[in-house]
Amino acid sequence: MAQIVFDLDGTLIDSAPDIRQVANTVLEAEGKGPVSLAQAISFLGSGTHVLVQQMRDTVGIPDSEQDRILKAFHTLYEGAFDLTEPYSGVRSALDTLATQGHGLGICTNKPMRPCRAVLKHLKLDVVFPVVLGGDSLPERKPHPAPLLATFDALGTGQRIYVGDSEVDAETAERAGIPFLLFTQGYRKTAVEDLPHTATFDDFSALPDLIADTLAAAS
Ligand SMILES: O=C(O)COP(=O)(O)O
Ligand SMILES: [Mg+2]
Repeated sequence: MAQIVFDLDGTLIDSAPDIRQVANTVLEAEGKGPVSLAQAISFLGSGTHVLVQQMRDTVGIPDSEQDRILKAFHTLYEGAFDLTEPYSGVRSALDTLATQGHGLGICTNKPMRPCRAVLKHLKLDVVFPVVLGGDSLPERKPHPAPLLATFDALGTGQRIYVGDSEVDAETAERAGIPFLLFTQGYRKTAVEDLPHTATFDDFSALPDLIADTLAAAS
């Protein structure tokens, strides 16, 4: 039995279409935009402060507007889940891992309110006893503190982190935790340039990959 922690956006759920829609609603009110899906994806990974900063830079809204635009973004973000789906095979992989007795957690840079809302909407909230968001601690990924705090809250045992991005790879490396890279998420860097223990491109392969990773590490 081990503790498995997951990243959220680009790993368990394909949330970029909703995030793009929030961005474009906020930008429309400013007479700016729209941004493309690829642009929205490029803003993701480091939390909403960075997302809004990059979104503003893209359309030419000055830094002095950061707090106001971030607030507008947060107001809409909590209700933005209609276009979001778990990646194929996620539910069944999570069921298998839970049945095998593993503890399951989430460590995301998404703020807790939209995080809780989308998990509830997708009925994934019951699967994860521990969830840490980008505003749960003073530090955010790639600082190792949120990831280590998520594992500490889950309990003892072997640890594995599953994520999709540069931020996740760096977080796992700094925390000294084996990292499984989901290659179909929002990564911008070539797989070979990211530190990882193993990769997978389909969640149906994850339970066996986790079993192999645990066996190799023990
Ligand atoms: O909100 C973000 O920027 C990214 O969220 P994630 O950490 O779940 O990928
Ligand atoms: Mg991610």
